[in-house]
Amino acid sequence: MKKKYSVSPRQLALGVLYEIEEQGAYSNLALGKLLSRVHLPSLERSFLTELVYGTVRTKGTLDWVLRQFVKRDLGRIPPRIRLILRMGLYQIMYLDKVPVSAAVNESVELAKKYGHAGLVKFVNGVLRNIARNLNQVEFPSLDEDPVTHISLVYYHPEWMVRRWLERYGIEETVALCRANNRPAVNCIRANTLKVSREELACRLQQEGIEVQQSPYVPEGLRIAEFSGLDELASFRQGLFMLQDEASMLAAHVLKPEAGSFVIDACAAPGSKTTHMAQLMGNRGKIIAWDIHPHRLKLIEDNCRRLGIDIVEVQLGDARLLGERYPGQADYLLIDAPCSGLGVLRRRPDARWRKNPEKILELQKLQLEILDGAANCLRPGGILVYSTCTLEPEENYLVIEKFKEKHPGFKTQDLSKFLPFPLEREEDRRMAAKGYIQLLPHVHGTDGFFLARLIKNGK
Ligand SMILES: C[S@@+](CC[C@H](N)C(=O)[O-])C[C@H]1O[C@@H](n2cnc3c(N)ncnc32)[C@H](O)[C@@H]1O
Repeated sequence: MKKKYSVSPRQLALGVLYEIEEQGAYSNLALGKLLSRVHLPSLERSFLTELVYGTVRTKGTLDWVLRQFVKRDLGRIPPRIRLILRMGLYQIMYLDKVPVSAAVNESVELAKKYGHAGLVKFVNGVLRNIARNLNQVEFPSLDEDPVTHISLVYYHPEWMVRRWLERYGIEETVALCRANNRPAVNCIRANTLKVSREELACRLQQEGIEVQQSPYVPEGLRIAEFSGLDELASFRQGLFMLQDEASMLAAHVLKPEAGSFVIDACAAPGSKTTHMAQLMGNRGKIIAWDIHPHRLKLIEDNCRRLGIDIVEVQLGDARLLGERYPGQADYLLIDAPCSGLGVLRRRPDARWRKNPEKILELQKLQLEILDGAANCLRPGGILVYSTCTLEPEENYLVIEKFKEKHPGFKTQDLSKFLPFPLEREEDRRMAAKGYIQLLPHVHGTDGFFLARLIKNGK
């Protein structure tokens, strides 16, 4: 039974922001946990969600504006007071429906709960001053300083903007940042072992969920409503799996035959493992490895729910797969740990947690996994490498380095394995070389990379 709450949405939002900022909680999990505990009317629920996600997403810009008005180092302001300032400023700058006076007064009321009289005065003074002078705040222009401009106007860390500007130019970088700020399309995969996509669509419509066919994958449905899906009977009966449509391409590009032996090197929570089992008609064998014990249970739960019994879950480091199963597998999927820069739209806090150094560390791990796992393939076996990032260091360049070291592996034209036509000449050229990079601002999916390789020999 959910509790009825007398606490205001702003105070609840402040609690969630504190968990995210000071305790490292993920925004979607912290907010989800709160929403499942408290009973709020739907308007208050959406206001709370807007306050949390909006304040988190725009925090770089909010802090930049605050720094124009606050003399002291923002890092030295007590955390809750700093968050009250950010959340108050978010309402002043971005929420037209909230009167400025309400944004300021409510922030002052919150400050009274968490700070002494001096801090209350400080919050009042800063927010009133900003509200009076906001029209004089000017971001550097796009022409004169594109990095800072894009970073502030579209809420991304400067290092990301810098990278993307070099690669894509101004127009595309802006489009990418905008796409990262829009809500993600939510998708599910019909479990074709139990139901067709059409039957599932009818079932969901009867359960009050709006659905649309995915243009990318034959078993994919785009759904309007996301929360509470796992409470549906159709979910409990294993008729579908939550999975982005770009990620559904991995199993199609690998295309494992029924009856074959497949190794999924980094498998948890099992979206792609279960999709492969589906494409194999639940015939053959899939070994699903993952290094994190608590995540293995997720694969088992998903297999059980979906009625899949060809998967054997094993705890292990993918770097050891080649030694464990030398020359044995027909297919190998390496859905590698990555920086996740292709899925920023899914979590507003994610962009602020990344750093450029991590990208090269991940490249090292990705190469080690490829190096250590590839030998489990038999001659003629197929390897698919995938990530949910856009960064060439973790994608194309990893595969180029891997091929240099393992000349027995060749990339293969993957266009005939894609269940949708490629519209852009650039994508067709890449696919012919064995790669595809999906982009949120171009394809409307998560950012996702795939490479298909064959191991020489019969
Ligand atoms: C991108 S996620 C996999 C998602 C999964 N393939 C799916 O579709 O549901 C990457 C996974 O790699 C695992 N991992 C990280 N390092 C690993 C390693 N050295 N060996 C095996 N698994 C690893 C992580 O625990 C994580 O579950």
